[in-house]
Amino acid sequence: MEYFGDHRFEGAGLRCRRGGRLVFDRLDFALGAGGVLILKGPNGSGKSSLLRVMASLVRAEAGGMTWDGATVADDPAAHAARLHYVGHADAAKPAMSAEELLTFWREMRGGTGIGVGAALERFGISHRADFPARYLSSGQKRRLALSRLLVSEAPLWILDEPTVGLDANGVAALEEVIAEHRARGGMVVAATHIRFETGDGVTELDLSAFAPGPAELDAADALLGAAV
Ligand SMILES: Nc1ncnc2c1ncn2[C@@H]1O[C@H](COP(=O)(O)OP(=O)(O)OP(=O)(O)O)[C@@H](O)[C@H]1O
Repeated sequence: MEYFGDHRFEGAGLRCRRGGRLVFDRLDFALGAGGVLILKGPNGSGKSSLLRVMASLVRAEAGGMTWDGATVADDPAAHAARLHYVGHADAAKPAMSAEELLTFWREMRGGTGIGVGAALERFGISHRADFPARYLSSGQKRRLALSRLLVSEAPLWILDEPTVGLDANGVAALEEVIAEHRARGGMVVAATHIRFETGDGVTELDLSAFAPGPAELDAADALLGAAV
């Protein structure tokens, strides 16, 4: 497996509004090759929202992100191609088998990663390869979703609570896969309770530090009102 390169992913001054309410403001982050950024913060503090902003699934109201210094918003297709986003939603089409779903995903993403059988094997679900996805257990569905990380190459992995529903073996498989990804210069941003050794490229970002204060909320709401 080749080295991804010495990339850098950064965000500055990010502000996010969901359902009309400010969730975070003035948020900066920086991630280098092999780096891990762990998002912390209480329920509702905006961890999922930030992950979706990073994946360009939600637009930031202010601020911007760069990849190797180039503005991410200038080339959305390039950004989509360099990342994998694994969120909460179970996107599995019920009637298709695990193998069919993963094959579809692999082909859609250019087929640059390891084979479908090998990926299912890494996550311990190759014995369920022919099974319609609707009959997989929640932990098996999660393992299938994570197998997508391996069937196409992308230096940036954005993972929203990836260990929910996984047993100890599943968590160990994910930890191994992440370690290999990092060794190749891959980056990971995750909202997770997995314990990473801090230092050595692992940083934590506490979303509660970027919660807008009451004055900022009023000012931002007034601005929004003026703009409507
Ligand atoms: N699609 C949406 N529409 C409106 N509001 C939303 C939407 N998604 C999230 N929110 C709101 O944005 C805020 C941040 O939610 P988010 O899911 O990002 O937090 P979180 O830190 O990931 O929470 P948790 O730890 O509970 O998963 C919450 O107040 C939530 O109600």
